[in-house]
Amino acid sequence: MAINELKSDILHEVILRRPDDSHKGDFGRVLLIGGSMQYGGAILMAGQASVGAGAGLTTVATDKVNLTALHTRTPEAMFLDWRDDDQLLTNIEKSDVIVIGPGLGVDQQALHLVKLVFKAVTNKHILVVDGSALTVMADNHLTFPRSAFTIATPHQMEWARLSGIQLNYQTEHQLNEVQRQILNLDVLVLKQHHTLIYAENVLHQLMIGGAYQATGGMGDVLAGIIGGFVGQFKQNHLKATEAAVYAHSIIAQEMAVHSYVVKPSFIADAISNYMSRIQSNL
Ligand SMILES: NC(=O)C1=CN([C@@H]2O[C@H](COP(=O)(O)OP(=O)(O)OC[C@H]3O[C@@H](n4cnc5c(N)ncnc54)[C@H](OP(=O)(O)O)[C@@H]3O)[C@@H](O)[C@H]2O)[C@@H](O)CC1
Ligand SMILES: Nc1ncnc2c1ncn2[C@@H]1O[C@H](COP(=O)(O)OP(=O)(O)O)[C@@H](O)[C@H]1O
Ligand SMILES: [Mg+2]
Repeated sequence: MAINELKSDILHEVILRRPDDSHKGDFGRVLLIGGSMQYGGAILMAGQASVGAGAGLTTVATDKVNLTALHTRTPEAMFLDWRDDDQLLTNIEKSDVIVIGPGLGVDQQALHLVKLVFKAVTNKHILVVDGSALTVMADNHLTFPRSAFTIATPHQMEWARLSGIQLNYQTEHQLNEVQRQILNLDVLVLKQHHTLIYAENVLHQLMIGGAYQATGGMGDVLAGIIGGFVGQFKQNHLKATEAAVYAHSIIAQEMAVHSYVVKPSFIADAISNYMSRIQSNL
């Protein structure tokens, strides 16, 4: 399989000027599900990133314990109690994008939510599966739903759990590609230093970014940015995902000029400013 470098052109291709005659409903209803008692920060960062990346409406379904923190940190986001199945189902129905996994945990409630979402999504949804949701799937031998357009964003250990391909074999690109197809994934974002993106007839590699990104929460923010991008840039879900992956790391790379470590939440805050620069061709 030939690998092609993911280049900055993707940003200019995807991030376009918004039409004047538009409203928030045009830019994606994104529902993010995650944030157990232990990992509340993960879903807060993902929610902040979804809002920052331009999702028209962002809702966060999480443990009640995170309500005040969510509203304090990101008042633009709406809250949903993740134990209220009826409200969740109503909200899934109204959403364009579901992001499940950041800080979800791996307990019974996490398993219940993964099953509920996988059953409820239809072919009008874009599903982004990250973090604990991937571990829950592997632990319980679940498969991705066939209905939705599905994007998974594992780090290498999450991919090993899910695909059975151990880390030292993950350099065999054909193996990853075959597993992507078997698992019914439309897009596989295999996160690492120089992240790889697998899709139908596509293998792209990100050649930017660095170890200043090796800090907890970095992937949670990426999941939120992907949610925001696929929700509003609707022409091509793969390209929107790739633009999100590129933007996430180029912002980190710029921040790293002055920061030894880049805080994920800073990227969530900076993304809108960066998108404005792209749109103005700066
Ligand atoms: N503030 C918050 O609330 C935060 C919440 N978070 C949430 O926590 C949940 C659990 O996610 P998680 O990734 O921390 O744990 P898990 O899936 O068990 O992986 C750990 C194991 O995998 C390995 N490993 C990891 N990366 C690897 C790589 N690239 N390549 C290879 N190996 C790698 C690692 O190896 P080791 O460190 O031992 O060398 C270890 O063995 C998830 O929902 C997430 O969203 C986090 O985002 C942090 C901030
Ligand atoms: N050394 C590195 N070089 C480039 N990117 C990195 C490096 N370390 C981590 N990253 C990036 O940071 C993110 C980490 O994601 P993940 O492991 O899911 O973090 P978390 O679950 O803590 O939010 C990925 O996008 C990954 O590519
Ligand atoms: Mg992660």
